[in-house]
Formats: sequence, C-alpha cells, structure tokens
Amino acid sequence: MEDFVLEVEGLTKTVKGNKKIVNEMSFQMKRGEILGLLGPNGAGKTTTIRMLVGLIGKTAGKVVINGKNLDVEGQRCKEDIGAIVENPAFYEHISGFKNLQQYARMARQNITTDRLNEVVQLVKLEHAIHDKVKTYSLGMKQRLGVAQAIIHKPAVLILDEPTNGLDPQGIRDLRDYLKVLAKEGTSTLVSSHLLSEMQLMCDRVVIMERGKVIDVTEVSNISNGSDSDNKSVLIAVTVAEGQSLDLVLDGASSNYELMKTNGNVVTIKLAHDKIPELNRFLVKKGIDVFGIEIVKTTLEDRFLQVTNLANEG
Ligand SMILES: Nc1ncnc2c1ncn2[C@@H]1O[C@H](COP(=O)(O)OP(=O)(O)OP(=O)(O)O)[C@@H](O)[C@H]1O
Repeated sequence: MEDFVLEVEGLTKTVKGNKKIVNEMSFQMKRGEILGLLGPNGAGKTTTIRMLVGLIGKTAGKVVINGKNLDVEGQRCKEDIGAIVENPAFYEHISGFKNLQQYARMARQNITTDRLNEVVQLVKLEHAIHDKVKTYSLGMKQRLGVAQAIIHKPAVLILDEPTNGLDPQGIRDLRDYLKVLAKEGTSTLVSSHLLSEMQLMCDRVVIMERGKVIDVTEVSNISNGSDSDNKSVLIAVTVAEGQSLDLVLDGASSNYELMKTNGNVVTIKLAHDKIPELNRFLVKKGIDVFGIEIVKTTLEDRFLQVTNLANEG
C-alpha cells in the first residue's frame, strides 16, 4: 500500500451566499515527495492550506495527516505540521538565532542547540544567523521562516507561495533544501501560481481551478515528453522539403499516430520503444529523415490543456 503522509478527501469550504470556494478537493501526498498545489489567482490554494493547518475551519471533508485524522487528533496533527502561510513574523531587533531559540521555547519542545544549528545550516543562513533580523533581505527572512517551520522535524511542511519575492538563486536554494528535507522525512506541500517554478521544484503537482482539483500530474512525465501513463511520447520528425508523411503513415501501423504537420516537421505519437522501428520504416519508404526529436511539453502546456478541458466540460 502507498505510504501517504497527507490525505485530503472531499475538502470543502463554503462561504457567505453558499459559495463553495473549495469544492470537494481530494488528493494525497506521498511520503518524501514535494507536492505542488498549482492554480491561478483565486483558485482556492490559500483557503485549502489554511484549512489544512487549522487556521480556518472546513465545511466538509476529511484530512488525515501522518495517519491521524485532523477532526479526531487535531493537536497531534498540528505537531506533525510545519507551515509558513502568511509572512512569518520575527522579532526584528534580535538575531535570527535568538528568534529561533525564542520560537523553540514557545513551542515547548525539547529542541537542542545542535538542532537549531542543523536547521540554520540546512537553509544556508549560517553567515547571517547572528545578525539582527532587521538587516535581513526578504529571501533571508524566508529562509529563517523555513528554519523555524522545520525546527520540530514535522512530517509535513506546508509553504504558501514561498517563492514570492525570492531571486533566482533563492528559488534554487529553496528547491535544493526541500529536496534534502524530503530525504530526511519531511514532505512538502507548496503552493504557487508560477508554473515554471513548480516544474523545477515539485515531484507532482495538483492543478486546481475554481476550488476543484482538475488534474494531478507527475512532473517527470511532463519534462521527458511522455504521457502520464509513461508509455507514449511525442516526437518531431524533420523530413526533406516537399516530402509528406501523411500518405506514408496512413494505415502503416496502429503504432504511430500522426498528430500534426508543420512544413517539413511532422509530430507523431508513439511508444518510446517504437522510435527506432519508425525510423527504419521511414528510411525503407524513401523518406529522408533529417532529425527525430522528443517533444518536451512544459507544465504550462499541461496546465493550459487541462484548464481548457475543464472549462469546456
Ligand atoms: N472568507 C471569504 N469569503 C468570501 N470569499 C472568499 C473568502 N476567502 C476567500 N474568498 C474567495 O475565494 C477564492 C479563493 O481564494 P484563495 O485566496 O484561496 O485563492 P488562491 O488560489 O490562494 O489565490 P492567490 O493565488 O491569488 O493567492 C477567491 O475568489 C477569494 O476572493
């Protein structure tokens, strides 16, 4: 059985006027993964996250965190979560390290100085941790926020739009240490409306629109050009000027599906292991092949595809 660290089932939030701003959301997060919650502005990401961390109540649905039902063991669920939902607040006039010590004291958990040093190292803030927070850049405050959120080694880390205000290096660092955390047993749910960042950062993404889950996609499948079943790929075949593959492929084999012809570049869908066979077939038919390239789709392609489908349906 799959080991899920977060299970969300039928999560719903209804507001005034009986409007469902989160509408029967269901998804699961595997242990050790970085899961993205992706959707346009107003899709309901923040509302979903606020319900998961217990900042607001839910109207309906079930949330299970690390095997514990939020409705039954709310307090223990909270212990399994670390989160940055709104901008983390710090005491500006003391150092980052003192802020962490203060936080650890308030959390009333037995957190050692070694652990504090460990999290500081993880978020790469060693050089500035003894400086006053008021001297920190936005990115440094964000690192300190993550350090604070993971101090108690939660099973689940939840970050709402963590890349806001980060420069490219900051985003890369965040991605790197989320991966380290995943290996150490903290799985992360991260929300964003920025497709390219989610593609770089996440293992899978839950795409939501108007309060509903409309797709769950494995990011590696998107970037290597395969379908979600991981069997077929799209390839772009460049042939000699004036040659047409339409007739050649027509009825040739059910293994190849001609998707699109654009000048002398033809897009074909087929199983990955059929590429050499197709190549031999084309050569035998007298087609001059100048190139075969796997078409990589981006998360943006996928997002537009599924949101268009959702809007048509
Ligand atoms: N308490 C509330 N009462 C009425 N409507 C609300 C309430 N809270 C949120 N909304 C609406 O619900 C929708 C979802 O809001 P939410 O903040 O969850 O979206 P989001 O996906 O996080 O968007 P963004 O990317 O802009 O932060 C929005 O249209 C918002 O205006």
